[in-house]
Formats: sequence, C-alpha cells, structure tokens
Amino acid sequence: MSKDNIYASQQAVKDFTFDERVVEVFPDMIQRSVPGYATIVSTMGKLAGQYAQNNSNLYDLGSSLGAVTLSMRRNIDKQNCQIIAVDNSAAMVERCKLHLEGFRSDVPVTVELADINEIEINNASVVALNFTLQFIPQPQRFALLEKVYQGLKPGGVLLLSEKVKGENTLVDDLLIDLHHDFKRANGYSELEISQKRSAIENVMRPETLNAHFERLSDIGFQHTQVWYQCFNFCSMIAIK
Ligand SMILES: Nc1ncnc2c1ncn2[C@@H]1O[C@H](C[S@+](CC[C@H]([NH3+])C(=O)[O-])CC(=O)[O-])[C@@H](O)[C@H]1O
Ligand SMILES: O=C(O)C(=O)Cc1ccccc1
Repeated sequence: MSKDNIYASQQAVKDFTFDERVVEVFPDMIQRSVPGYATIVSTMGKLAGQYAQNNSNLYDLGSSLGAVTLSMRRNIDKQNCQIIAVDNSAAMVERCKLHLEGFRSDVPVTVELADINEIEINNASVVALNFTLQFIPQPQRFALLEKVYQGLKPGGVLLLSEKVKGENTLVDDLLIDLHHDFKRANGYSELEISQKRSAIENVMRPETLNAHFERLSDIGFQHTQVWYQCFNFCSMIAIK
C-alpha cells in the first residue's frame, strides 16, 4: 500500500480532489485519517447483511475503491440481490473495478461513473453513504437524501457516515484537536495536518449531528441512531 505523503512538502495548497494521486494512496490516507474506518466498514457490511432483502438493490454511493461494497457483498445471504457502486471520480472507478475483480462472489456488482445526484435509486434495501454526503454541496443534500428515502423499500436502511461539527465552537475545537492528535499519532506532521485542512475546507463541509437528525426526520425517517462515534467521525443508521 502506497504511503500518503501528498501534503508532506510545503506547497500552494489547492482544493482537494479525488484524482490519480489520491487514488494511489487512498487506503493509507483514509486509514490514517479516519478513526474507526476499519470498524465502520466491517460493521456496515454486517448491517447490510442484516437488512438486505430478497430481490433488492444495495447501493454504495461515493464508493471510492469499493471497501463498503466488498464488505456488504461478503455479508449478503439473501437471494437475487445486486450492489450498485457509484462514484464520480474516473480514477476511483477505474481502480475500484480492478480491485473488485480480485475477489469472487455470486452477488453481482456494477460500478458506475456518475454523480450520485443524477442517478436513480429504486427497490433498495440498503443505501450506504460512507463519508460521501460531506462532499455534496449543502443545498443538494436534502434532495439527495429524499431520493434515497423514496428509493428505499419499507424496512430498508440508510447507512450514513459523516465527519461532524461539534454543536458549539468550544466542543467543535475539542473534537478537532482530538482528531489532529489521532493524525499525529499516525505519523502525519504538523505541516501535513495543516495543509490537508486547508485543502478540504472548501470541498468538505461537515454539519452537526443535530442538523443531520433534523433533515432525516424532515424527510420522513422515524428511526435514526448513531451506532459509532470517535471524535468528529460518526456513523448513523436510519430505518424506513
Ligand atoms: N457527487 C458525487 N457523486 C459521486 N461520488 C462522489 C460525489 N462527490 C464525491 N464523491 C466521491 O465520494 C468519495 C468520498 S470518500 C468515500 C470513502 C468510501 N465510501 C469508503 O468507504 O472507502 C470519503 C473521504 O475520502 O473522506 C470519493 O471517492 C469521491 O469521488
Ligand atoms: O484527513 C482528514 O483530515 C479528514 O477529515 C478525512 C479525510 C479523509 C480522506 C479524504 C478527505 C478527508
């Protein structure tokens, strides 16, 4: 696995994009940057196994290299399910397809290069957004999640992981400090931490957990629960 040293040298920091360079180091980057990533991915697979319904679709929206797709696929024991993985980064989709070819399974997977705001969602038992919604411009988030809600079958679930903002400045700063300590402990330098922070600030906009819950409730989800949180990284389930 290639080591993430994208922000190791002093540079004029540009907005973060999921280009070839990021794809190359992505597994290392996400593991060293997101506390609990491995636990979240494996548990999302377990939850998908639990909520998958016969003759239904499972979606992995913003699939990157297909970690959640693989985890879901390992756990599905229902009949006639298929997984649809979608990402709008050509570099990610290309590498994801190669990666999936390395594993065998009876559950069909299609990997689509598309904007998740443009796709149709239907007959879904599980829709996963693992750290993807945070990259969608805020004004588009309601419509996207409403489309997910409409596309879910009764008893279907949304699995939503997000970096969140603390409910006020004092606690938000605390969560940010704890996350930066985590990155330091994983070998990132002060320069890497501060340059990455600048790179993502215009493209990744976290919201508070309250904002997430309020929107999910306005859309119609009545059963929503955080099942994981470490610092500012959360994973939620919302059941239709
Ligand atoms: N509008 C969009 N349409 C489609 N894809 C998008 C869009 N915007 C961003 N993406 C894609 O969403 C992914 C977000 S990474 C997800 C990790 C993965 N889920 C994992 O479990 O490893 C999270 C992170 O890196 O923090 C990237 O691959 C983007 O190209
Ligand atoms: O690295 C960070 O500081 C993050 O918040 C997580 C992250 C991980 C991978 C891509 C973008 C953001």
